[in-house]
Amino acid sequence: MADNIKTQEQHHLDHVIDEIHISQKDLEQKIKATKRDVKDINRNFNNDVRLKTETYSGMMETAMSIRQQQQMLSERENRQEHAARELGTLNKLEQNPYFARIDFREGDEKRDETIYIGMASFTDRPDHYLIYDWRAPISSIYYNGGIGNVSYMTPDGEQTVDVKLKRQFQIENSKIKTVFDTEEVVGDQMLLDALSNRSDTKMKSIVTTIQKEQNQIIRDTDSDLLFVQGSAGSGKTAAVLQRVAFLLYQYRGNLHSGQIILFSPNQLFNDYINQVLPELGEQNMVQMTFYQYSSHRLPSVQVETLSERFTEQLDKTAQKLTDVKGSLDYFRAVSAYANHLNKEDMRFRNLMFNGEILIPKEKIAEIYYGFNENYNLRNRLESTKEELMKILNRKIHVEMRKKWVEDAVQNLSKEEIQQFHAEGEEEILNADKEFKFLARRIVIKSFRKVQRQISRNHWLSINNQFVHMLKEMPKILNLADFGISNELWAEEIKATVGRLKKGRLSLADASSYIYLYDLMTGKRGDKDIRYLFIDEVQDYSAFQLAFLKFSFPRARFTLLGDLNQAIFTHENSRKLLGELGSMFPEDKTRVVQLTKSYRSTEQITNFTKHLLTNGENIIPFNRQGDLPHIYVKDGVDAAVEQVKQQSELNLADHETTAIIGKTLKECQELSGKLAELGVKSTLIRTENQRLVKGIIVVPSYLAKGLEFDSVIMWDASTACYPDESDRQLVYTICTRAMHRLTVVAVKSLSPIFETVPQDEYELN
Ligand SMILES: Nc1ncnc2c1ncn2[C@@H]1O[C@H](COP(=O)(O)OP(=O)(O)OP(=O)(O)O)[C@@H](O)[C@H]1O
Repeated sequence: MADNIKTQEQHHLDHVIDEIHISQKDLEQKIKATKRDVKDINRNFNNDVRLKTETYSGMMETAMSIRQQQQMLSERENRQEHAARELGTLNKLEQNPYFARIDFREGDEKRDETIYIGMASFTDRPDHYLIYDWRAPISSIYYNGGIGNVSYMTPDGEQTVDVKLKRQFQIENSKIKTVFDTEEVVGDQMLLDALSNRSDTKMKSIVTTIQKEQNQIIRDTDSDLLFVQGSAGSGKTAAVLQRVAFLLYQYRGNLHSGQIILFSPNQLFNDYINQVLPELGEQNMVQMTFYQYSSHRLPSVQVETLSERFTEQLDKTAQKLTDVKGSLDYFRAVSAYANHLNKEDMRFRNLMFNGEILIPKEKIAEIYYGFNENYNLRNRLESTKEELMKILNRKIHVEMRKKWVEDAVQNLSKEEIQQFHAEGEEEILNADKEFKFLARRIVIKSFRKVQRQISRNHWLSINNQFVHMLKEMPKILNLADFGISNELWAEEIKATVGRLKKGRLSLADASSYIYLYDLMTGKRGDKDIRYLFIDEVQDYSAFQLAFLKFSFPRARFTLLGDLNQAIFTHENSRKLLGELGSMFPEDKTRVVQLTKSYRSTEQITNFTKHLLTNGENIIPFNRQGDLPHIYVKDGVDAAVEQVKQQSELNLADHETTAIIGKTLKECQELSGKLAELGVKSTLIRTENQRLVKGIIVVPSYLAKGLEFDSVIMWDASTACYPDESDRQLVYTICTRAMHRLTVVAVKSLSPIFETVPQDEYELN
């Protein structure tokens, strides 16, 4: 690039930075002035306002001036907060104001327009943009095309402009480091630079190099269901985080981060991605795992954890049971079952008081089914509650006459009597009335527990209902379609009841349990959530997705998945897309396929691609590195020695190395052996830990969604991965590597690797 261009651009940059400095000073002044204001308001208030509380008008006057003062203060605080936020943005822009320039001509205009694009907008006077936010409609032309006609969406529809110049910058500390013009969409060189960087324990934003297909995902505002199917490392997570930032910008004022929820594969992943949005100047959305959501909804039940779920090896029969419970048919069956409860079969519990039945369940049933057939479950529940409260009130009189109440009145202390009077504000006339008053108070107080039980639906029996539903299931659903006999189902019910008695539920059962309870109690879901994202959707069952749709009825869904990485649902995940289709209107559903893989070098992507039997759709990004190495060692000690040498080599290259084992057990054993050899490593046992630099040892199910400079797969032997069922898991493990992949096996290599051509790795 000619030096004079760089000089001219530096000149422009200096001008922008000067303007930023002026705005910074303005804002600092504003903040100072507001702070002074706040002080003055407080001082004046203390001096001027005397608390006049003796007369009614005096009290009113005092209340008015307090209110006025509060209003003034909160208005100043808002102003101060706003200014501080703006200043924060400018402080970020000051070092690195923009990353691109576009010159274009719009329609019949006579002159070209020039815009600069950066992390946030900046104007030096109203409507005079020195920098455009990357999320502004016009900025799309940077991501959507090269030179020539490029279209982008505006609030008024699609527009096309003629792009004359596309210039990219690398700016550091207010100085232009490099500037280059490109004719491509987003220059490969810039992307290559970005991808060649070392990994970190935190994910970074990709704003400067968003690819065209990713831009479509980020800016989609039409779909109710956006399904992104992309190979490992194709930037699904990256794109979706930029999408959250885009939505918050696009709908600012109407959408806040608390209305967006992301379901992620594990907690470690939450920690890994939690810097991206703050880096983009936005707040993080709500993040949780499905397990956390279920546990939160079922505080008194122990839901099966990620690690338990993974370690439990499902045999074919167990898999069939998990499949049926995860199916959309099962979801519909639970809905149908709940529907029939409107007519019969609702299970009730006696309402007890002092060890005796106060309102028998038969009576509750009579009330519940006494309402006419137009009632739905929700109305039935509410009306029954009302009726039960009335019955409870009527029982006060009966209870007051009982011996225990008489004793209780006699045993009241002076303080307790005073307390009752203070609450009841009753004037006492004679001893008889006093007794009745106190007896009534005592009964009301002791009925409070029953009152709570009525309002919290304790008179319903969710456990019995759930078991009844399981027993009814063969009548509603044709279990034979899932290869399940009635005997097998009966055994499964027994096992589930056994678990339930111990206060435990499998994740699949937990979903249907909560769903049934929500239907029984007429819960309508959380309407506040407007956008719901699910990462690694291939590990969800159709049931869980339908349940989430029910639980967040106003949310638009963005689902990210790689059917090749289904480590829980296996081949069933392929059906998922079809099943999803039936949950959302077709014209509001969009499926986007990402085929280019950015994370790994070309050599690693070619290798991992062949681990899949249908991986032909994966296109590696042209970034070069070494071929993956496979080591097969005779014994465990020799293999551990190999891991030691490789980790040390990786570390010497300043790389973070993840040693990924299948389960926690393998990882624990290896990490112990490494410690004996004097190798310092961090074992990630649970998802509540943090990622650290250096050597980490992590079980496969916690490595989902993460990436590392180097990956050592341990132990890739036939003993550990004997058959096809682990193919997707092996793929997931190997695709975590960005720059270097080493596979170490004891005795013999798993047959899964036989599909990889021999010239794609080095065997030692
Ligand atoms: N447009 C881009 N510019 C720069 N880096 C990118 C781009 N797209 C993706 N990347 C990088 O590629 C890597 C993989 O992206 P990401 O983790 O989002 O992929 P993924 O599809 O979620 O992968 P997986 O399914 O394997 O977890 C990340 O380091 C990400 O920053």
